[in-house]
Amino acid sequence: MNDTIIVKGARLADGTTTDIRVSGGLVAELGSGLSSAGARVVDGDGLVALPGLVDLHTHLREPGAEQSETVLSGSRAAAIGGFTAVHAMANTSPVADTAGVVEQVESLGRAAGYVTVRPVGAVTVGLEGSALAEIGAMAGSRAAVRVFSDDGRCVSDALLMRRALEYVKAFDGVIAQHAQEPRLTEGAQMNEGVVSGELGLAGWPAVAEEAIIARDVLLAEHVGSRVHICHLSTAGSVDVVRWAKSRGIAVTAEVTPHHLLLDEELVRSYDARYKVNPPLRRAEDVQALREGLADGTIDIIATDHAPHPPEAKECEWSAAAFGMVGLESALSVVQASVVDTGHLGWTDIARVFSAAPARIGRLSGYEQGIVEGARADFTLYDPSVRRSFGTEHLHGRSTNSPYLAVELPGRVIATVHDGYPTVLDGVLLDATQVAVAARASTGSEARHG
Ligand SMILES: NC(=O)N[C@@H](CC(=O)O)C(=O)O
Ligand SMILES: [Zn+2]
Ligand SMILES: [Zn+2]
Repeated sequence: MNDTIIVKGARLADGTTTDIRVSGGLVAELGSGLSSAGARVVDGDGLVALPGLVDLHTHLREPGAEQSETVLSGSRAAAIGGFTAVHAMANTSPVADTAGVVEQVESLGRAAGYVTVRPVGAVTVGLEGSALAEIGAMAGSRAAVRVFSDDGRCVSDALLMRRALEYVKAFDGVIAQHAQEPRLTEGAQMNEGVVSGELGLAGWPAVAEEAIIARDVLLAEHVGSRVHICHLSTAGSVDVVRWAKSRGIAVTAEVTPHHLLLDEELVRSYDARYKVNPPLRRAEDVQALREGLADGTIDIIATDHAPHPPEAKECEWSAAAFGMVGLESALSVVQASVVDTGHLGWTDIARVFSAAPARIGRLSGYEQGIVEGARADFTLYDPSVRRSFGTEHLHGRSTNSPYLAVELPGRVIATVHDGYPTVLDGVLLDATQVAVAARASTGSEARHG
């Protein structure tokens, strides 16, 4: 099989138009009028070429909830969304709190080959919040874990959080905190405010998020370690992180595409597809999150792709599970919420959705973006189309998307991961073909540690 691909006339994030020759797994040449003899030609006209997207927050559900998602199905959803790397959250069953489990997840990702799968390790044993997990063993394992999180649960014990922050310094790791004060959110169903009052649903106050962030940035400062805040959702959280950064504290923060686009008014439908943790907030919060992302207070976008089976979502609001799928729609929702609104340009998107999350996760190979001599790892995106988003656009095992029947802009046309294509002409390549290409690729080793 000839592995040379020529992309004709794509626009790099910085606005320059160029052909891209992919050969031997590398971006072999950039320039105009490159010869396409013997190569597979991709028409790049009107397409934006972005470095491969990196998700710092993905739930792949394997092991333990394979009816919702597997490493393979989630990897396919990621590839069609333009991702080339994902960080798989630890709230699986068994929990990813040992070297054995993280190595298993990493191997499954490697075998699937669609994206680089980097396991996240749990902070505490069984996500129970009472004893530290074997963080050092996970870091030293073949999976070389650098991100640790009890996501889904908050590490609420201040002493354990302090110890975890101290521990990960030894190998330049980071604790990713799901900031949710548990006592303030017992039984909470949606954002606390006027709408929760009207609907009679138990409220989830903004302060439950903000208080934990304030505590943890101070702890990170005290021990001189890095802390990352998962899915920021309130204007007050943006203010706390902004203040922490002005003090020089090593904090990074993420926002999800859904918190950049959707607000709590949707909960009036009682449609559980809008039920998510943290909850959809007020329109003012959405605005503050967009501004926080634009001014650099928020470092990255992360999907928090959270697949759930129909029985967990097609039920009354209070019984439904928290979470929405997001990999396949992410770039479109980001375009709608922050690009088309003028908050961010494509160079910013390349930073917040590729280089910065890779840096936080200590994933190498994403520092430079699309340059000659680098591993070919990019996505071609058409921002000019509009489509009614539907289940035919979902490629994971679950369909709990809040965007079904919503018109969204943009579409991923091609994804090249680690030197070989995973998506061409807007279509996922066959699993066997991708697995073979992944085995033949030499680049993946360089992506770790
Ligand atoms: N985001 C969610 O609503 N749910 C996540 C857990 C989490 O990210 O907190 C899940 O695992 O389902
Ligand atoms: Zn979470
Ligand atoms: Zn999550």
